[in-house]
Amino acid sequence: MAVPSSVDLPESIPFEPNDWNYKGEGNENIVFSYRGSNTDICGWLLRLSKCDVATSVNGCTAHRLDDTQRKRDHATYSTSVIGPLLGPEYILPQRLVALKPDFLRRLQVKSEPLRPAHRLHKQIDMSQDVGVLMPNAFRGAPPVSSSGRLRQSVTVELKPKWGFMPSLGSVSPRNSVKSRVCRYCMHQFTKHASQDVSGFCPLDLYSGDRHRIVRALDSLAQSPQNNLRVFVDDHIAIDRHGKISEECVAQWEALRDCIADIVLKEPLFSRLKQCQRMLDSLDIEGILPLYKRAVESGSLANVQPSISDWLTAVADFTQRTEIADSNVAEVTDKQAILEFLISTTLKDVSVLITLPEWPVHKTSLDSVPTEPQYAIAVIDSDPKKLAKIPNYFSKDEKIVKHYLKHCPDLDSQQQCSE
Ligand SMILES: O=P(O)(O)O[C@@H]1[C@@H](OP(=O)(O)O)[C@H](OP(=O)(O)O)[C@H](O)[C@H](OP(=O)(O)O)[C@H]1OP(=O)(O)O
Ligand SMILES: Nc1ncnc2c1ncn2[C@@H]1O[C@H](COP(=O)(O)OP(=O)(O)OP(=O)(O)O)[C@@H](O)[C@H]1O
Repeated sequence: MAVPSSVDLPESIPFEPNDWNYKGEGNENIVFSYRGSNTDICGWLLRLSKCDVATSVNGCTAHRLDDTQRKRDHATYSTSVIGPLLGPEYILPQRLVALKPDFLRRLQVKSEPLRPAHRLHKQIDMSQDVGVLMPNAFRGAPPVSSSGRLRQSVTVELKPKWGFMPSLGSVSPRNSVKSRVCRYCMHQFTKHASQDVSGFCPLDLYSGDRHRIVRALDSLAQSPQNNLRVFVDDHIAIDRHGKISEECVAQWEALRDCIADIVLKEPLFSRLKQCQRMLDSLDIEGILPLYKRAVESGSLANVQPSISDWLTAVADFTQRTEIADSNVAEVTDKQAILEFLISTTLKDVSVLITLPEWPVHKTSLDSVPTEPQYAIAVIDSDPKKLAKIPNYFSKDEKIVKHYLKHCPDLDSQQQCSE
């Protein structure tokens, strides 16, 4: 059956809660994978909005004008704003599907014991009447290999975060550390005690240098946090608390080498880094004054941009970057702010890489070098909220302050390099 486009009405598919397994969640959404027999949705998963437990009694979407429209716009944003920047091949299709309150309530009860403690201040938003179906990126691997062995697919989920440092010209002199130490490395000191700070530097992952990519992946395996997860079939093998155990080191090395080859080969990572940087050339320090001016003058209503605003912004950006001598100083406040928010989406996406089976180390006896088979997709490419701009500024200040408190002089600071 053809997948309906996102402009169609939400599909009406009978859902049975027992057919859905809790898969995972982030800050805003919770995801369930389908285990039933309806061939139309086999291999798909359901993404539902969450809201604060405290506000859930009366439902949280009540104040939203139209949750269906919002989710439809998010799907269009992923395909038509993020897709052209990163490449449409990385974006998964989305289908809107109608939901019943009883189905949501039963999923809530079923998932509760499986959810991580740090996510329990939020729950499924009981007032949403539309959910999003997406292909489960973990699917697609044939269960039996050519040798007849049963295969277990392996999925690596990377949240690569910021791939660049702002130029000295876009940050104030008191924050010049932002041009020497990357956002992730500094942020670690706000998020964790000094002894738990990760050795992972995203700039290594984005470097295009195999040695540095391997180093980045090894550091992630030592301190996965929410930046690395490994699933074997649908079961988690490494998550935020897990480190690679001694006996798994050899297995990890084979997987790591294969993922390093894919990171190196795919244009995705260099596009992510380039677009993050080009869409954020003013830094939040330059954006906050534009935001205040635009809101005060009324040139930017302080409401979430519409889908046509986003489409215009990405079209303007693309056109401008085709002209060699253009720069962001020539654009309107609104354009600069929307570009910054698109960059913020790109700094927060995750990348899923699925292999049909756990790779094995190549030996000199392997006569014909084989290309790894894999599927790759970008998830969580939703628009960010305009109203969060002042928060982004305060968070930036806080991150720099904490970092300088822990590492006050040059000798104690990291040297991140692009
Ligand atoms: O600001 P950051 O870099 O901490 O990013 C937030 C993420 O924190 P992280 O540092 O990756 O653990 C945060 O992730 P966690 O909840 O910490 O797993 C969210 O992704 C958040 O986005 P949103 O509010 O859900 O749209 C992210 O917020 P945005 O900055 O993308 O709005
Ligand atoms: N298409 C997919 N295929 C497989 N797994 C997925 C897919 N989409 C999401 N997931 C899983 O569900 C988890 C939560 O999804 P998602 O990242 O969309 O949540 P979020 O709340 O929007 O995240 P964030 O906290 O970054 O805003 C992911 O980390 C991933 O493990």
